[in-house]
Amino acid sequence: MSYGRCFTAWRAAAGSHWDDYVRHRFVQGMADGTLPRAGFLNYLVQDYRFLIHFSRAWALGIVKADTLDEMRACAATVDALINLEMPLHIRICGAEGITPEALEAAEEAPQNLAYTRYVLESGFSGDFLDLLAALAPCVLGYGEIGARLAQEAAPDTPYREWIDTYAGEDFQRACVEAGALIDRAVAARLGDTPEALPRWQALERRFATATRLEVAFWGLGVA
Ligand SMILES: Cc1ncc(CN)c(N)n1
Repeated sequence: MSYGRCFTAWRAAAGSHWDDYVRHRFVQGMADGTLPRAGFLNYLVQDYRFLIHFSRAWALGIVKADTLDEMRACAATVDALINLEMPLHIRICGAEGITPEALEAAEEAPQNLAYTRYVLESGFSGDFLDLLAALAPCVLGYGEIGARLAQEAAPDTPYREWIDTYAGEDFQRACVEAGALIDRAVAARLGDTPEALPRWQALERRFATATRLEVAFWGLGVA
């Protein structure tokens, strides 16, 4: 599955940080089923809060967009976050006795604060491209992880529902559309050879920083 030209280039520029993210011990633990449940739940509670801020950040994309097409694409991602991903968290946590009220009341961990506020700040002080570069590792990284784990995970891993959500058709379509949005937005603002511009390196750096913050976020679930 290809998530577009910019993602492919930014991912390569992130170097070893990308593998640290998508092949993290937490991810491998979900694949082979050895990830301790308590760590997974701690991650999931934090991730619920994370998704609230990420929905806000994609909504900020609507504010920063230049065209109706860009606004629609951002709105579709907000919809996927709120109506596809967050119900997964509510379902799994509910089955473990963690109520929606407890999810709402959870105190944000420093890793969560750092990542979500970095992305929001990228959008507040930067433009649409700054925001998209900071948002990209989140959606596209989980798409890549889901697709790989669907092939490689142990058949009896207790994390199958999580894997199926991110490997599933709806999430994968959201990834392809987000990747296409990034390519269109970059081409509209920076032209057909953006790699030659100084601005490109700033976008690569932003993508790499968000990738490092993803690595730190997995740490919420492993000792
Ligand atoms: C930390 C994190 N990064 C990415 C995703 C996928 N939207 C997520 N749910 N949580």
